Amino acid sequence: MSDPRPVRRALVSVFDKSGLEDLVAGLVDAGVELVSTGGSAALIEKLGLPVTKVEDLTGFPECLDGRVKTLHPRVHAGILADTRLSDHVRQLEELQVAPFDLVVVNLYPFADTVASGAGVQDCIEKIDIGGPTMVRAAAKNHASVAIVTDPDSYGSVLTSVRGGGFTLEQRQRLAAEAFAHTARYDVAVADWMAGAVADTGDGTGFDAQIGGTWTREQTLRYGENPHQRAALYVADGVAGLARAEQLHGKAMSYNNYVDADAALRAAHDHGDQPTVAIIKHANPCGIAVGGSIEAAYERAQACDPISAYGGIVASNRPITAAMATALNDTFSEVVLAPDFDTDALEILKEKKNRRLLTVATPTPGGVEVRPISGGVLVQDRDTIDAVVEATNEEKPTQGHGDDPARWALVAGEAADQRTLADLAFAWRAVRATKSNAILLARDGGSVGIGMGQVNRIDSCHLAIGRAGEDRAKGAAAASDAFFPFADGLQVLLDAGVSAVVAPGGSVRDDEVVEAAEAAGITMYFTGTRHFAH
Ligand SMILES: NC(=O)c1ncn([C@@H]2O[C@H](COP(=O)(O)O)[C@@H](O)[C@H]2O)c1NC=O
Repeated sequence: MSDPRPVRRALVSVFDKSGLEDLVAGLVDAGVELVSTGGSAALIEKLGLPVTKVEDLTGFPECLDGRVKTLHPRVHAGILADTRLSDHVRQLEELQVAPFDLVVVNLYPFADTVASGAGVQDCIEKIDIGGPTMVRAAAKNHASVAIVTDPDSYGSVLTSVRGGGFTLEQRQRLAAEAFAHTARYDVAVADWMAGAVADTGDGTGFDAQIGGTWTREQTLRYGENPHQRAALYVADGVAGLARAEQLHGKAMSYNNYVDADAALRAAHDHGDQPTVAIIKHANPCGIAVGGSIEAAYERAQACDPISAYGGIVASNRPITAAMATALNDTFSEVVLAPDFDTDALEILKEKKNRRLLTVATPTPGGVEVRPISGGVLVQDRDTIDAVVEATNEEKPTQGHGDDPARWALVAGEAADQRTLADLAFAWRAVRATKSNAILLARDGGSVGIGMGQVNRIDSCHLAIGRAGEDRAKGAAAASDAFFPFADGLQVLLDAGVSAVVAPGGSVRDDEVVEAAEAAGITMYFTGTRHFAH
């Protein structure tokens, strides 16, 4: 650890003035000379403390509504002089500039201003220019200067100043934090500019360059496997699973987060209907809707109780005491919901380790980013249309959407209301399943799911096998993509499914439809696909 470098002169320019009074009082008490900008200097003067205004230092007034305050060589030479170098020290003497040892700056609240819905010009005025310039200058020159941007750290700043100053290691750490701070700031400005001011995507809908900054929230015990390190990072100002409140249980693991993310999406794909999804290895082992959340859970759990053991349970409704009691009958790793009734929480806390999380309803839309070797893929999130009541009226000849009213009836009789409701449910639920995906449903609940196979026939066999003979017979089936041949469909037909919904679009659609007609079942084409890789 290096010797501390004493603090004799500090430059203070802060938008957020919280904690400033104690900081400057402590600095003055420790014999530090203060130089400060308009509003900050006014507050220091009001406290009766000595301060030099920046404009008195520069001999140039703050002007243009604050756009120019500290952008002056007398300020920046004082920040950027490397006082280890005799030549820099000599030049400062010639120029009659005194060096700064400490710079305390926090920036105009750009992101908050954008989030408040302010107009373009107001947002532009909240792009801080002089602040980041000082922060970057001081961080570059951390050999001589300590840079502080976080009001929460003022207490430890005073401790260091009183203890003889900042060590090189402390200044290095502060500099790294400062550059991360300005990088985050610039990314926020660049992202906003690319959409609100200019179309840098040239009409493609994708910006010419994308940036992202995430802040480490916590390290995790390990990654997907114990030999992999892992951490959770959160995006600035974005709600979601990464910021979920954990009410109880062991720390979340990497795999818990992956599965919980899949569970969250699956549980919110069915509109206002009470829905429960149980996920293992990012795939559902049960999804169901119901007249109540308890009914939905019972059906979701009944789909595949063996696989549901140790699963992640997501509900789109607050967890009630009755559901909590049912949840306690089996082992689940995580339960996530928008809320938990007080008595439900008491019941669930009986299991010491099980994690309980409250998570806000995810906002649909936006893009998703997936890293690949040497780059990232960016795509619109797959959205599923709003739930509409299933109806048999006005069927188009070609399906084109998630809404059953827009499906094309390609084989058999139009489904009765109950079957159509099951087809609609199966279609929404199958998109929570990794491709190739086949999902069988009855009475608003999945009864057999085949997923993640490299051919669709195997997924069909899996779905039928998991459903069992009795449940497969008469079930409604959904396929996430078209049947390339009739063979996969035939597996479902042989098991006695009563109706099938699929996107259609194979060159062999005729053979597929023919097989459905020969079996006398109802078949709809949606015209849309929901692959999930
Ligand atoms: N333009 C400049 O020279 C300049 N220098 C400092 N600021 C910012 O002005 C704020 C402090 O202003 P005041 O002390 O007047 O309340 C800080 O957020 C600081 O980052 C500036 N403002 C914006 O760019």
